Amino acid sequence: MSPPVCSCAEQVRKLTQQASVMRREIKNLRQQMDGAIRAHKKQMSSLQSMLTDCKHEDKLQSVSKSPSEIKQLLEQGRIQTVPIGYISSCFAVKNGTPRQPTICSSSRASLKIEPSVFNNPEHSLVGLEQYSHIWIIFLFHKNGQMNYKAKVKPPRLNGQRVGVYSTRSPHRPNALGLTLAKLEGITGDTLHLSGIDIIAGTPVLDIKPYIPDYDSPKTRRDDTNSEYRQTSPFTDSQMPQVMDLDEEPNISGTSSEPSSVLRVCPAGPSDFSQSERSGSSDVTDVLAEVKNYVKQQQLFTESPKDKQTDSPERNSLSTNHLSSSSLKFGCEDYSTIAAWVRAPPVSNLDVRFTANAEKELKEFVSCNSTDRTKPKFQFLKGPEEAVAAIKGILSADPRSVYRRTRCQDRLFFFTLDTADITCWFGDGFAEVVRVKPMQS
Ligand SMILES: C[S@@+](CC[C@H](N)C(=O)[O-])C[C@H]1O[C@@H](n2cnc3c(N)ncnc32)[C@H](O)[C@@H]1O
Repeated sequence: MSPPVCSCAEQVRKLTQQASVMRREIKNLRQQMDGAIRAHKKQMSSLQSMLTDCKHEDKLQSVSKSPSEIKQLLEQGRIQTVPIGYISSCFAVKNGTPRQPTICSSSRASLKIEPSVFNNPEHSLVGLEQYSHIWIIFLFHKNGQMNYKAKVKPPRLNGQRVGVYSTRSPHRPNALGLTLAKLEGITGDTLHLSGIDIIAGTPVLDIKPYIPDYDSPKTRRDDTNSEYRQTSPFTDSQMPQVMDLDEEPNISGTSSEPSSVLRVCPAGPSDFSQSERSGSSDVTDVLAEVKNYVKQQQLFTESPKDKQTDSPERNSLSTNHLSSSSLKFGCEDYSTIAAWVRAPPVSNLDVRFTANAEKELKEFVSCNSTDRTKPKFQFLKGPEEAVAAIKGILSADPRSVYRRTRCQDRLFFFTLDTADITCWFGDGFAEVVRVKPMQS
């Protein structure tokens, strides 16, 4: 039996009513959701601005601190540092990064001054273009855990320990690094650098111009108008000669010298340096020159007052100083360095390329090239510069002492600019076997 027509119509009416109620509810829910999304977005943007404020607070030593608290923290040496920029460099990782900037002069980098530090970052660089080199003070941000020890084993000392402060080890309290880089140029807020030993992403805390007159004791001596020159007890012909720090020193570990200290001393006005230049090889001549040289060195140890008195005390004092300090050696204003830095027990390696590696490297094009079909360097100017950089890096033996002694036959991988490089080490040499575009 079919239901009565009126009850059907009733049902349709009820259903229509329910549908419209549901529609209204859906509309309400939608409105509520829209409201929630709007509120969420608002919350997000206020969180974001709080974050920006926090960064500002970092910069300003936190606004929550009073000026006197900030002053106190500064006096205690507990300031909060703010990176002035981050290095973009041709070294992506620590492996294969030169241990010092001089190892690889073509290693390039750039540093953009953060707009959060100065409103007009480029203003902070005005005048810096007049300098050829700058000091970069940075954080060894990839040290991993901040652990450090009082004694370390520099790779160039091949396992021997020395105090951390007599080395350039990255693992030190405060993890601060110091590099002297060549300033190639400045464009706006960006410095273009070369000769760096810093990996990409490194936070830079400060930069300063390199001023040889202030920063290099050797160069101060170069200045003929220097105070030293004016007050020197020497006559012009007795003035110590300036020695280029890149040259081999005249004296290394003589019997009167502590064996671990190598003095970079003036050659002196003796014939010694003269005939060395003229290439005399006669043994007696050489001995005479050595004697003469020693005499000159003694002369340098004497103050004018000393010269007048020839007491036994004077002689013994002089000898003591020769073995314990540079003061009486006549080099008091000259720099001295640890012997192992100049003549490390680890020797430099020959670097060679397999024919295949050479071919692969030649595929790369300069950072300025418009060729899109070939792998392109980001910093280097072409394969020649890359060869020089690779030779610099490998000849200094970039392996840790552990790798050098325990994993001699393992392949060594490193990245230079946009190239992944594979090499191996043999007795006295390193051979590059593969150069591939970096895997991104
Ligand atoms: C021996 S340190 C010397 C650095 C600087 N010239 C100095 O004397 O303070 C250079 C080495 O530090 C490592 N290095 C460079 N940048 C780094 C960073 N941001 N974090 C950790 N290690 C870094 C690389 O392995 C590089 O070979």
